[in-house]
Amino acid sequence: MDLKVSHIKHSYGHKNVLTDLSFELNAGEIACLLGGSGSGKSTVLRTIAGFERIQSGQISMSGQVLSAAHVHMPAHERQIGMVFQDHALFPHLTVADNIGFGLFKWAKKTREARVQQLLTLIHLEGYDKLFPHELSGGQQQRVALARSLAPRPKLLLLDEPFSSLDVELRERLAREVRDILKSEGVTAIMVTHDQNEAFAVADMVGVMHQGRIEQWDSPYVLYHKPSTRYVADFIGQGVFVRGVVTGKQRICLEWGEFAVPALHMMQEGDVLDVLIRPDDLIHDDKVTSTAVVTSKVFRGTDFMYTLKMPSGQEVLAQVPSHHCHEIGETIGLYLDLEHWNFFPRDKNQ
Ligand SMILES: Nc1ncnc2c1ncn2[C@@H]1O[C@H](COP(=O)(O)OP(=O)(O)OP(=O)(O)O)[C@@H](O)[C@H]1O
Repeated sequence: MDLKVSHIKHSYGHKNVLTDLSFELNAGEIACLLGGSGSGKSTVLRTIAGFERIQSGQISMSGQVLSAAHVHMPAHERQIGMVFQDHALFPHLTVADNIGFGLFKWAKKTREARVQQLLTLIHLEGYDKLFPHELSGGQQQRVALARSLAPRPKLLLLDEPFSSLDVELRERLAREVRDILKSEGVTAIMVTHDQNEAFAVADMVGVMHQGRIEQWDSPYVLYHKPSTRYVADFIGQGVFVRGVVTGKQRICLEWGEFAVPALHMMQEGDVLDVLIRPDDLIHDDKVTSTAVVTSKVFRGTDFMYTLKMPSGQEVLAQVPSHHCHEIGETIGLYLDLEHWNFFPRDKNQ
């Protein structure tokens, strides 16, 4: 199954939410949509599920048109499952009956076998006779996932499925959900605010901005090769530092002159912004370039230092946690940049 979303537009009254949104998803792949609050992530899911009509463009699945300007297949005919933030299990039904809820047309034996198979998949064997209030939040969300997977939907949509859970549980559940979705072979799209969650779950991530997908790529490419300044800023941490072009494949930064991939359309003396991630800067007191610690955050496995360079430029550096330096201390720092990302100089900086 290929899901194709082509140039869709959607407005609520006069409010244009999706202006020209496109992406494609292969069968069995998991995608995540990331974007600021109100960027239209849930609206994308709602148009695909058939809860909202699109004004133009097209949504098709396995070659069949689901939505277009004058086509709207009803939601219940689309064979699309949904999982929401509030697991919304039926409180008066047991775990088994919740999971089997959408299988009322199935023969009893087949239904029971499918429920047992899903209970094993979500690691809740033996919980079939319990009621939702007897389960933890994470267990309830796994049951909600199993209920949506039970009828073998062609596509599963998950809208912030972990946001009501605490952070540690979210991370564990995100990994588990990826395994569950992969072993069911289901194609899925998840909406989340949390980049780490998206990176843990997704094969492909779409960054939404101004009603469009600004970039659609694997998590690795999004982080290391952001195609626009917005994506570079939105994904991960980092700063933009000033670079002066000194040759066709050379650029001068505060740490020295570097050989870089070809700088098309650039001339000697042109000034660019270069994206520097915290993991591109290596702390080493043996080097001559230094910076002053202006703040630090201890994160267990590492420190995130904010450092002031001699030019006054502030940078972020991720440093292993046994290198504990005080605010105001001068430490050695060098640049080890593998992925060069250049952007036009932001005049406001
Ligand atoms: N039923 C509606 N009627 C009118 N406006 C709506 C409706 N639903 C959403 N909107 C508006 O459309 C925009 C996009 O909403 P949507 O819920 O899709 O964004 P989102 O990216 O999922 O947001 P969040 O991350 O905050 O949940 C918002 O400005 C929202 O106020």
